[in-house]
Amino acid sequence: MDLLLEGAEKLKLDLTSLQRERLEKYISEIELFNPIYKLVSYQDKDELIIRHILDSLAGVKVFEALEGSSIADLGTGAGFPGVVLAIMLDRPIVLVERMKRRVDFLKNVILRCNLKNVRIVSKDVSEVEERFDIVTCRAFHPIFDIIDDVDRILSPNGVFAPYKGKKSYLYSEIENLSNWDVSITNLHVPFLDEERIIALMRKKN
Ligand SMILES: C[S@@+](CC[C@H](N)C(=O)[O-])C[C@H]1O[C@@H](n2cnc3c(N)ncnc32)[C@H](O)[C@@H]1O
Repeated sequence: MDLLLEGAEKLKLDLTSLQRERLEKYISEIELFNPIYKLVSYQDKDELIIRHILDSLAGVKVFEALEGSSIADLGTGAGFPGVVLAIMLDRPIVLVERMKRRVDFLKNVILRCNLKNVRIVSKDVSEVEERFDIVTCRAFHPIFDIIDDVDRILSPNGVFAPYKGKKSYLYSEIENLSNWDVSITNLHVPFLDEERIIALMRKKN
């Protein structure tokens, strides 16, 4: 069985044929453009699937369980996790990215994968004005640097759900944020023996 399908199965995600087709198309667009656009780092296709696609897919069930509709992915880069979430979830997803060549790539992916639930905001996060029920990010700035912007663009009772590596890194990034409640979900990325979590952060009333 191929790595994507086996990985999805390990994550207990039952991919529809459309989701599978779109994920495969997304992977082939990255492989096509990465050598020129330098979008994301990987050595070979297996690593692209494991470290980026499956890593993003590992959070899907956490998002499925969250209330709220709109999701913003800050600093989405080549579309992680935002494009993967858009393929998997029937919810409006906004990709925030300030670098033009990555935005150009994302526009192409939206067209090629025929994603109707995705919009790109090609701005610096500090310039974003709308609000979202859920804000996520992966491999973005440390939480203490972005929390004021996140707070500004989260709906009342919204959730900040950053993908993170080691718990210890998360703790060092939130140690001075006493006005946020934080819970942690462990993620198990198939074929990757590394610690991964999603933090769920809600501002205290
Ligand atoms: C390290 S990459 C991570 C990309 C992707 N989230 C991933 O996990 O592969 C960080 C991305 O955030 C973008 N970025 C950094 N600071 C930003 C800001 N303040 N506003 C918008 N985009 C930003 C960069 O251009 C880059 O594409």
